[in-house]
Amino acid sequence: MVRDYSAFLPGAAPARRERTVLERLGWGPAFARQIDVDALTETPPVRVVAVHRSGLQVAGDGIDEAIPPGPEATVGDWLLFDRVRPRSSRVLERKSLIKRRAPGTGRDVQLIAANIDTVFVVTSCNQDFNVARLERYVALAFDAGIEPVIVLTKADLTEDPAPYVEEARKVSDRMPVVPLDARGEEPPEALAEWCKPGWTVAFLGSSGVGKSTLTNALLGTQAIATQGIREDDARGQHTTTRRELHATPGGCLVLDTPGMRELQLTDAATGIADVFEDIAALAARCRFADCRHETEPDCAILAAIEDDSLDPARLARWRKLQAEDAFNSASLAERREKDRAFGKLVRGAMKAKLDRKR
Ligand SMILES: Nc1nc2c(ncn2[C@@H]2O[C@H](COP(=O)(O)OP(=O)(O)OP(=O)(O)O)[C@@H](O)[C@H]2O)c(=O)[nH]1
Ligand SMILES: [Zn+2]
Repeated sequence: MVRDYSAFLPGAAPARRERTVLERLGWGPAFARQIDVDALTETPPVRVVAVHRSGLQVAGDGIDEAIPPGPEATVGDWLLFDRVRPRSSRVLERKSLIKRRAPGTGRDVQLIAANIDTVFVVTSCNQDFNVARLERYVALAFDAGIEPVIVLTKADLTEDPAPYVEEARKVSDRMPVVPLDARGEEPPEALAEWCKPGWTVAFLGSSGVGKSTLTNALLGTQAIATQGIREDDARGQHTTTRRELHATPGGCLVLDTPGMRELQLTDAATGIADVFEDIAALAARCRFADCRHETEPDCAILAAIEDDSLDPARLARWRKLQAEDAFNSASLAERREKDRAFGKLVRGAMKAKLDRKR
């Protein structure tokens, strides 16, 4: 008999072992290092796998329970489950967090999803394609601490997806771009690199771009109703309030949440700076540290526009995202004041533009 010693040799892959229940739910060292052995038995880790109006659904090793709302947790979170007082379960520190400003006029921040490893920013190779929106979503992912990947669906509906891919790449050179047909066989293969066992992924993008279609393709089911199907829905019910993690056959977890659809930026200054690294690098070379890149002398940004190395439209989008972020991050009173100031700024800019045209 020839024995295979390869597993003992340096650099050999560790022998494959069965993954534990927790690992299958996405558990890993980032969470394990936050707790000691005693806590592990007293308050076993559970993951929030769904959020309903009535509370949280949590799952762990031999645990599958609904707990009432209480802990400041969202789907994807890991909790140390307190069986006696579930509301007191501790939320473990997150790897990433997606949040947004709650609808309405308040300043409340709504937690959308936690511990997502990859966000697929989805748009289509058609009129939905919009660079400003891509920049917003990518900024949001960067800010949440998540690796973004741009997915361009409906590549089958265009003669040549290359121009779309090229435009999307300009958003940031820190993120891959994948064109595909969301229906059928292609997605699991094309997205395999980011759909690893124990990895948690989510799709972000506007309505109709193919998020549900992609989710179904990864799950290998038709579990999520797509628009085509919903249109025939006799009850006319379009929206669901589900926010759930689903496991793919390969062991990747896919988050399905309508809350990810239209997101405003709030407190996302870091993410915006990450997307617009090129502009930040230029700004660092302006003569004045507080340069507003409007009329100041020795402004590197104005110079870059002058010599065509910076697209003025990109600069305008950067300004707009920054303004949106600052506005949403402010309190209501601050916001009213900013609203007035912003109106003035816009009017001033319009006037300056008109003056230049004269
Ligand atoms: N030809 C083609 N059709 C697609 C593709 N992706 C999605 N579709 C179709 O586009 C429609 C919308 O897809 P959905 O998956 O429901 O889109 P969604 O992003 O989940 O939409 P919301 O649930 O409203 O947010 C469906 O009829 C899909 O079959 C694609 O890559 N190619
Ligand atoms: Zn400047």
